Amino acid sequence: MTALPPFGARFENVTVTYPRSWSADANGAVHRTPGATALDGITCDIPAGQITGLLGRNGAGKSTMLGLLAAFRRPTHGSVVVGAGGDLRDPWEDAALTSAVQFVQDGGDVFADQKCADTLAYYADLRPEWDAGRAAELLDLFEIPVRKKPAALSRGKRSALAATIGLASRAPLTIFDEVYLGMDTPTRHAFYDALLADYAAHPRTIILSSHLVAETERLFEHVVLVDAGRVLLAEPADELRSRATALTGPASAVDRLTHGREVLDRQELGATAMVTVLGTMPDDAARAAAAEGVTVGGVGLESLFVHLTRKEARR
Ligand SMILES: Nc1ncnc2c1ncn2[C@@H]1O[C@H](COP(=O)(O)OP(=O)(O)OP(=O)(O)O)[C@@H](O)[C@H]1O
Repeated sequence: MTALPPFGARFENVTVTYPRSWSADANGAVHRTPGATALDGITCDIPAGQITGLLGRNGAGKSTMLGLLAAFRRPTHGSVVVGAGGDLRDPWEDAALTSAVQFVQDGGDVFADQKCADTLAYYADLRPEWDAGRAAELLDLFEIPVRKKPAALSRGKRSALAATIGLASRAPLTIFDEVYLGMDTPTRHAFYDALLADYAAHPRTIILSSHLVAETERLFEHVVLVDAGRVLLAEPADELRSRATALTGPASAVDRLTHGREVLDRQELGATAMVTVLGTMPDDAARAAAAEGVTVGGVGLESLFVHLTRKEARR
């Protein structure tokens, strides 16, 4: 089968409001869950053929956005479209589109009380580009006993099963919603490596939602940062990294050189300090800093993430 081209996606002025709900407990008491505006008029693009990091704090609206792309729900207002080659359409009840979108959540959508092999057979039927050989390699890598039921696996193994489904699906739009949460550190890194290798061999569009920014940022070519139901920015990861600068060297020199700048982070070890400031540093200033033993360099996305999504930054 010919591989479908990678999918792009667009959110246009999208609002999602969850209604209030009621439930009754064993004593017959009724509890009300208040409604919530999960997305508040967001507009952004997901570029085709790239790995996008969807970053945001707890409750920011990441899962809601991803559920819209997979047509698990519809927007209350606005439009969501996905598709290949500039032909973007509403995925709602469009089987041709939704069969090309694999949405993987932590723990996965699996048959909990049947053998893992049954869940894998289901996805093999559902996804036109399913790669059974790759699935077998990943099951081996993550040491998942396919004859067991997902309900009998540890949380980390269930996450690894979900990751396997996402990678083996080879879907033109593959979405991992914090799928790594239950994995231990070596397994998470094995997943990141497998994802990069798979993406290089079979280019497609991948979205990975995360709040483990330091650990996952090496994967991202594009970043969408959401906070409290709004998109704070959507831009290439390198552009975002260049929004801040880190100065490392003798503390007194670093403090003098960063005086008056907006400081995102400051760490000190003995007489050495590393200070991250917003903005870039002109070449002549960087040369002057070097003469004082201060190194000027780029920053990771984590300090920017913390800075841009801190409570005080909300207006
Ligand atoms: N089924 C629901 N009913 C009511 N409110 C909901 C529902 N699902 C999500 N919400 C609310 O919508 C907002 C966004 O939730 P969402 O799960 O999209 O955030 P998230 O960024 O994925 O969070 P996390 O990182 O904690 O998983 C939150 O305020 C949440 O409480």
